Amino acid sequence: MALEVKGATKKFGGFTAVDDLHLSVDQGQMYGFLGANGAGKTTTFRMILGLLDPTEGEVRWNGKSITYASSPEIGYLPEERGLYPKMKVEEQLIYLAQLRKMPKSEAKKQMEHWLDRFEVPHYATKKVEELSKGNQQKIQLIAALLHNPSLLILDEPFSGLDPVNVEMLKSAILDFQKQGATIIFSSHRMDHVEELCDDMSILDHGKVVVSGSIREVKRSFGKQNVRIKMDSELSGLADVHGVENYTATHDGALFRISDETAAERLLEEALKLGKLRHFAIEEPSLEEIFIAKVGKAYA
Ligand SMILES: Nc1ncnc2c1ncn2[C@@H]1O[C@H](COP(=O)(O)OP(=O)(O)OP(=O)(O)O)[C@@H](O)[C@H]1O
Repeated sequence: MALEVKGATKKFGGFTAVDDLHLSVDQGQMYGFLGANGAGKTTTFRMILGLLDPTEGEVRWNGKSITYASSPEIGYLPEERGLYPKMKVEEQLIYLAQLRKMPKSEAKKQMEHWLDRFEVPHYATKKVEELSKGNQQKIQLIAALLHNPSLLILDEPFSGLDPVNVEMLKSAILDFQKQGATIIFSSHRMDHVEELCDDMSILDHGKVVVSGSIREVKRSFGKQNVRIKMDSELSGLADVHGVENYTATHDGALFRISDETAAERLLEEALKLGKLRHFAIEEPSLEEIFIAKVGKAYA
């Protein structure tokens, strides 16, 4: 097991920011950390990195605590971005990689590779403060992975990016995982976690409310959705036995059902209403699971 968090709790005075958190991430896995603002994601990352001491519990990376001496192995994209605004992009990227024990010539080579990959080679000689927020974010990600860490911790890596840049960073992060890195990232966006991760935790007020493999979490949730596309009025189908929730869509309706027999009943009733264009049983989204477990809409 590459990363293990065992019963980590962090209290600030009388306030418990993270409460008895357990997680384990195998080498080479991508792990997602979901939660609303203030749920405790950043605090957890800081405990993993050794920047904050847990009040209780422990964190192990390949059997040891993470300390300053581990920094060549660790990459961190902090939530509050930590680049020097007045320093040139290339100077600080090379400087940061050298701090993590990468030789200068190798750091320069890697930097050029990543600046090209993120389509910003022309920013190498610019000061960070001259870059847009999205481009600063790319530089911050390069700073986190340039020295080729085996554990990469990314706090909200996609925030503030347009959709094209989100895709660019996602594909880079996936490739970095394929090279064998263990990656943990936090997000407010459940769809990003669903797309990238095998395993995840949802935090709410410092506590894990759901965790495990996404496939398992969805299976154990037990509920499914039925999507129907047809032109007839479908609201009457909300009364079919086993339908828990009905949502009209632009081309039909979506039904949350308690079990698969309800899908059969829905199909039977829908066919009586007219011409059916589409009928599908879909698995629940993480967002639905979150709302069901935590009991509120998720921003
Ligand atoms: N140094 C601190 N002193 C006191 N309280 C703190 C401190 N750091 C964090 N907290 C509190 O702990 C809770 C968890 O904060 P944290 O930053 O870990 O949440 P988060 O899930 O990362 O939120 P966000 O998505 O907004 O970044 C919050 O209520 C926050 O106010």
